[in-house]
Parts: sequence; C-alpha cells; structure tokens
Amino acid sequence: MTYVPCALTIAGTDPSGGAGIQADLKTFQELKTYGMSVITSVVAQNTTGVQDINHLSVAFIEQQLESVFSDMPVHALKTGMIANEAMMRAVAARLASVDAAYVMDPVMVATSGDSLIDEEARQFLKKELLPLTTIVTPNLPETEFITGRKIETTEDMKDAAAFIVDELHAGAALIKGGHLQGEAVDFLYDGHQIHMYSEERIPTKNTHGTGCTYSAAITANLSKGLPLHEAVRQAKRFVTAAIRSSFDIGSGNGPTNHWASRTKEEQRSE
Ligand SMILES: Nc1ncnc2c1ncn2[C@@H]1O[C@H](COP(=O)(O)OP(=O)(O)OP(=O)(O)O)[C@@H](O)[C@H]1O
Ligand SMILES: Cc1ncc(CO)c(N)n1
Repeated sequence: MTYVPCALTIAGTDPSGGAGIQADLKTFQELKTYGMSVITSVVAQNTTGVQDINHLSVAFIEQQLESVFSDMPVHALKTGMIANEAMMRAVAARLASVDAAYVMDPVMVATSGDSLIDEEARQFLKKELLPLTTIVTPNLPETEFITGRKIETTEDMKDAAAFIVDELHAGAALIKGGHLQGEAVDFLYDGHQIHMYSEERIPTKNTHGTGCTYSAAITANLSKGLPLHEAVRQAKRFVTAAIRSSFDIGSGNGPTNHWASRTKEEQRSE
C-alpha cells in the first residue's frame, strides 16, 4: 500500500478563506498531504476583522476528534484557535494518547487585532498544552505573553525560544519575527541548537492568515516524515512565496496565495 501523509488541523474557521481551517486545508492540499479538520469555533470574519463567533460544544468537539481518531491515520496535527479552557481540556486529553507530531500555533488574536481566545485559555495553553508539543510557533505578542518578557531584538527572540523549551517544556520553539522591522527573521530552538530562517520583508498589508499557513506547512512537512529543521525550512519558503504573491482582495488585510509555491512546470501542467 502506498503511504499517504495524513495531516489534521484542530482550529476555528474563516469563511473568507484566508486563515484558520480553510488556510490549513489549502496548505495541506498544496503540499500533497491528505488534510483533515476538527472545528472548534465557527468564526464570521473576513479581511477587515472578526464580526461574530459561534463556539461548538465541548461534547461535539470530542465527537469530531473521536470520528477522526477512531478511523483515520494522523501522522501530524496542528492546533490553532481553541477559544476556552474547556475546549482545550478536551483537546489535551486526546493529545495525551496520540502518537503524532504536534504543532501548536498559539493563536490569541487575529491579524486585525480581534481577540480569539479568553484569558483562562491562554493560561491553560501555556501550562498544560505547551509540554505536549513537538513545536510551538508564537509570533512576537504571543511570545511576550508566554514568556512574560518584552521582546524587542533578535537576541530577545533567541532567549525566548530557549526559555520556552528549557523552562516551559515545549518540544521546540519557533519565534516568528513577522512583527519586527527589517528582514522577516524567525528562530527555532530544538533543545540543542538555534536555527535562523531569514527572508526579505515583502512590503504588503496582505498578511491575513500567514501564521496559520506557516504552521500548517510545518505540519504537512512533518506528516511526510521530514526532520524538524527541514520541515521548518521548507515551510518558511512556502509561506514567503505565499506572501509574495498574496491577493489584493477584500478591503482589509488580504490573504496569502497558497498555490504560489508551485513550480512553473507544475502550474503549466495543470
Ligand atoms: N511582510 C512580510 N514579508 C515576509 N515575510 C513575512 C512578512 N510578514 C510576516 N512574515 C513571515 O511570515 C511568517 C508568519 O509570521 P507572523 O509573525 O506574521 O505570524 P502571525 O502573526 O502568527 O500571523 P497571523 O497574522 O496569521 O496571526 C513568519 O515566517 C514571518 O517571518
Ligand atoms: C480561525 C482563525 N484562526 C487564526 C487566525 C489568525 O490569523 C484567524 N484570523 N482566524
């Protein structure tokens, strides 16, 4: 039987297609993995912000998890928006018995600035979910929350990555510098060494869903069995290409373009 890499996302939705579950599934598909999704909250949002949120019940989230795990292989999974502590407890209980790479995108606020999870969920994420991760991928505000430190320089980013692994027991930490000035530089600490991923900053406001797309690409690459550093390296290339050819659609922060990383040959043969 051929091996099909299977990737799962546990997250909220974006009907405008740029972030959340929709961005994750598009990314899984582009990276030639079999994509699956468990929805935590249905979010009415678009490029301008979040208009409303409808949370699914904990029992229904548990049922979705059971439907997937009782029947399907999962080689890697990611979590995105998990709005409250009760939902997080249900996910944590399932993760404890799952043997798959776990990528946590510690989603707290949308690109627009709208809050997506409550205060108790933030605390639970830091104390209970972090130690279960293969890798956590915070942006700068999320890193400041998780570490309780101000992050202003690349040195601060490297120190934060080490702190999150050594003191808070994440498997690895990728600190994303999308919110800094200058080069778009990210640092990975895997418990042994620091890796740096740096790309030219693209002058665009169209960054809706970049964090979702990046963590989904890492998840897809891990489901294929790539080592962590290589999974992140290829994902950084993918998200940079997606930002470079992002869409100027909608009147706010436009979405990334998930098919941008296809080679010319691949695009021609379609
Ligand atoms: N303008 C840009 N040009 C190039 N790379 C960028 C730009 N903005 C962000 N990135 C890169 O995109 C990736 C996602 O980082 P970012 O810090 O924006 O995530 P995020 O804040 O979690 O995203 P989101 O807006 O979805 O919440 C990182 O690799 C970051 O370095
Ligand atoms: C559902 C969801 N998850 C994550 C983000 C962060 O971009 C968002 N805007 N929406």
